[in-house]
Amino acid sequence: MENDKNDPVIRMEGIWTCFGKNVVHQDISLSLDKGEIFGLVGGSGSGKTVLLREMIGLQEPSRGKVYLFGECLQEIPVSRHQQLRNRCGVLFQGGALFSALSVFENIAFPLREFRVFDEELIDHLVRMKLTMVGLSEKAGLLMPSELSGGMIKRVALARALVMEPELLFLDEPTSGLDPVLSEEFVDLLSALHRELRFTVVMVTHDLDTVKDLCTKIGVLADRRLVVCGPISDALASEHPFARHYFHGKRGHRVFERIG
Ligand SMILES: Nc1ncnc2c1ncn2[C@@H]1O[C@H](COP(=O)(O)OP(=O)(O)OP(=O)(O)O)[C@@H](O)[C@H]1O
Repeated sequence: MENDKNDPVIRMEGIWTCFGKNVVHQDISLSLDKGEIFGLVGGSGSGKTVLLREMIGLQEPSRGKVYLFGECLQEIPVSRHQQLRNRCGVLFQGGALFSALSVFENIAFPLREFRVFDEELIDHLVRMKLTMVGLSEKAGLLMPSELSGGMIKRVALARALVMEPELLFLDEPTSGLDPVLSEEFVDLLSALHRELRFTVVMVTHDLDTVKDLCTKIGVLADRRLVVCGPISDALASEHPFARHYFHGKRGHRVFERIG
């Protein structure tokens, strides 16, 4: 297949995922264009994390095709997978900083892995990313144990962005943050997205994040993607999980102004 600038950033076609008799995904297809912010929601165990891992080639679906930046992961050599992954940033659940490394070294980690950047450039890039996520250069000297929850998320985001990814994966980016910090983090992501225009795939349970950030929502239920579209599609869905999720007490509060 020919790669083209206008290819979707991610395309999944007819994805089935089975672990023995446990069918997690049944015929899932989706397509994400450049610059979209895709929010994946679904109950616990519905297969959100597995789907994310399949998008980035860390897990092989049982059936179906995954296209990352227009290249079919099932048809290219595994060595090429790593090259495509280098164009992606990942923010793992809980931040997952290396506890023995300072903030500076945590952010520098992906750069050092590449072994092509000299110290001066690493210093420059790390300072730039610290500023970008709203932290002072001095924060670079701190150890993860000295950080608040909100700061941990910012450092993890700086690390995910340090290689200037085209595609950013966020697993529960606001989990563990109180509503104020959560809102600040969403505002930060939104500002960075406006500036850098990366594409985002995120798993989240936070309806405020979905409402404020996502341009497209995917709802995983009954092994299928029962919604894949703008928030209006999710709100209009008759699927019982979607109805419960978006029109329950919390959903009602968050979305009442959208209708
Ligand atoms: N390597 C594996 N081997 C066997 N089963 C697995 C494996 N990885 C995931 N599963 C199963 O796949 C299903 C989906 O798991 P997944 O972690 O993707 O769910 P999730 O939607 O991310 O859940 P949560 O919101 O609780 O994190 C679960 O039933 C899980 O037990």
